[in-house]
Amino acid sequence: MKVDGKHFRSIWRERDGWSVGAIDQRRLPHEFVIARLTSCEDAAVAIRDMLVRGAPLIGATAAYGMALAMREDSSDAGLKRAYETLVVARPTAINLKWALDEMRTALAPIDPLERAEAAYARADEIVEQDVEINRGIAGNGLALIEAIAAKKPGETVNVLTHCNAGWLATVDWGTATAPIYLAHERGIKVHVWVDETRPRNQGASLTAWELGHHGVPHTVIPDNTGGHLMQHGMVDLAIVGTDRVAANGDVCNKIGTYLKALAAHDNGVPFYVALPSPTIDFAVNDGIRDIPIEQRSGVEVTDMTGRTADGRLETVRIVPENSPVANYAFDVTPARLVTGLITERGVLKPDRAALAAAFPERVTATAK
Ligand SMILES: CSC[C@@H](O)[C@@H](O)C(=O)COP(=O)(O)O
Repeated sequence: MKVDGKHFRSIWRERDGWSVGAIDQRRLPHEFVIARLTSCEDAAVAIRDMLVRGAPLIGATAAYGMALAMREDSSDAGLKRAYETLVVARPTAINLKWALDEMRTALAPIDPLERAEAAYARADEIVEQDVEINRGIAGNGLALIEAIAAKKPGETVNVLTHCNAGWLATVDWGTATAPIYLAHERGIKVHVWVDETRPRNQGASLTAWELGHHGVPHTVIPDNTGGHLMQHGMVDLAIVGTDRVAANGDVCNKIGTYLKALAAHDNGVPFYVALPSPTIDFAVNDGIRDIPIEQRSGVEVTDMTGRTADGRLETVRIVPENSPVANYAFDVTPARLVTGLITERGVLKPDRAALAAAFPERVTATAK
């Protein structure tokens, strides 16, 4: 999508043909910095330190990480080592493992001498596929926004979103934001309530940044505001992204998503989850019980970084020195609170039958 009128993706192959460029998301919204990844280790660190983040982008970065690894050592041992290095970079988004499995399936059967070239080709495909999938999500989600717009002619459609499931979290378009961008492009009046998303503030720092640069009207709200807005009819629908959808339709996403789903349910606000099919994990039958929840450093809770009035970037502590903190990065919203799953193959009921009917090839692949 657009940054100062210029089209950007979140990740790309650099002009040299082998190194990988990515927007350093740790620096946004204050600085727009491009990072260059030149090794498998660079890719692993980028994922772990959240230079890149968001489930689909984590997968894309891992795919390029495998390609970078194949330049270094394309032997069977090198392939195994690269897989093992990358797969543990973050635990919750299943797209990481999905992309690595895709890469390994493509590379394992071929001559090590051919692996580097094949790895770049497969990684490029994964990246292009992500863009195509998100275009599909855009079209399918647009119908939901159009239906609401038709019921209130001339008025603005208000969408609430949590965390960043925008183009920065994918290769382009985003998942939750894809229908919003398309609606905006089609001239539908749309406004986004952006949850700030403590502790890392992906909403305030990233979603607001990308919507602003693309010209989409939005308002950043403290995380606790959504329920109040819903009670007062100020939210027409919620659309969030996800890091992993279990076979039973349970949805894992950024911490706080569950509370938004509860508030939406209580107020009759439709609560949709937008996802690309690689985010479905048919190997997990019960999301609440079985999806691993990342626990991150307490520093993300105790400290905040921002720009001072005189333009300096500063980090300050906001918690008493001796208070323990907890930092669960994700939670699981049970399927019963989800109105529908917006996928590239349509808007699905959040249950096993609907997911399996729409993506039978994924069920088969998981069973292998
Ligand atoms: C399309 S991205 C969906 C999710 O990955 C997103 O909502 C999210 O929770 C991101 O978490 P993050 O910890 O920033 O990687």
